[in-house]
Amino acid sequence: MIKMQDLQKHFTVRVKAGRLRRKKRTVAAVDGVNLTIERGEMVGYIGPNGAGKSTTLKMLTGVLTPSAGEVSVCGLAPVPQRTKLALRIGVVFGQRSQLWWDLPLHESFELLRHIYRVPAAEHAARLRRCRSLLDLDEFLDTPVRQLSLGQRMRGELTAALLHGPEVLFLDEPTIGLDVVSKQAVRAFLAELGATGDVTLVLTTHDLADIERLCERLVVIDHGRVVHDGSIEALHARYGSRRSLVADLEQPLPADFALPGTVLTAVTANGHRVTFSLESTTAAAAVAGLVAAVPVRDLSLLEPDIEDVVARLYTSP
Ligand SMILES: Nc1ncnc2c1ncn2[C@@H]1O[C@H](COP(=O)(O)OP(=O)(O)OP(=O)(O)O)[C@@H](O)[C@H]1O
Repeated sequence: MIKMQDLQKHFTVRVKAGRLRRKKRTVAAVDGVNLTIERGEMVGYIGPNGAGKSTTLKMLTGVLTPSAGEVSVCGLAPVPQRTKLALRIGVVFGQRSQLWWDLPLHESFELLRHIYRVPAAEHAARLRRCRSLLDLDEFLDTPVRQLSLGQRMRGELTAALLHGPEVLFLDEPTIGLDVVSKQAVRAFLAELGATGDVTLVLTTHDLADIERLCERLVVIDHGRVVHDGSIEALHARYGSRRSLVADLEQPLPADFALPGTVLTAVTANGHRVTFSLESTTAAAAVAGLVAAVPVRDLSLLEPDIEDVVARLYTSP
């Protein structure tokens, strides 16, 4: 569905070299990306600021011409076949709108139907589904400029889907949304992905989007892919551990050791302790702890994806 072979995009920028002089410098925004994405996959494309995510998406959607390498989406070359491609992809760029600012939302949808020449029945069926899943009815008659960010985002998603695209590209789809709107957008995308009809490529800084939606995670840094695999594979690679948090009746004895664990935190005057489970099961650690000290409460924490990704971004 999507193929990138040694894909590159270089920008020439002018940088200061003395008081008046400027010299040219080349920025390798995307520096040899190789990826194949199959039909129906939901792929999270993440990386630190300036890593090259938006530049990649722009090349995939035909906005930018690659400097080198090959790219194809739905079997088409994005820039030369941009018009054909537009009929087969949907694009939601969090910062940019595809809606008509002064028109009520439903009129934008109607205009899009004509632009994409979608048969009326198909358009109506897709709109009906989006209206119910994204709760659009309350603001269908409101001009787009009066919509809240969360409402507009739900409108943008609908606009991107009304022509029945095979691939949906989303650049920061939940940026700036409140918790409820984020959940609504994620639930909608999860449902869309579950149908297996739409391939989804998503960039985000909100890792909860990835955890909720993507089985595959591609991490890019300095224009290069540094991880491609599942979230579990990322945890395995970085040796993420689950943690056991215990609230104790009294602090641990000074020489206490729990086999197979490392004590990583002691808080609340010694009454709350956290052990990282290095080479033991949660059951064995709990049994060992309960046998040694009176325990008031216990909880088990899964490894935090934010921590793993932060380590990945900062590793040399
Ligand atoms: N039009 C341009 N001209 C010059 N440099 C550019 C241009 N667009 C992007 N860049 C540079 O290319 C690099 C990658 O930018 P890009 O916007 O793809 O990053 P990103 O991963 O999307 O970042 P963010 O998470 O901040 O949105 C950055 O160093 C950026 O400054």
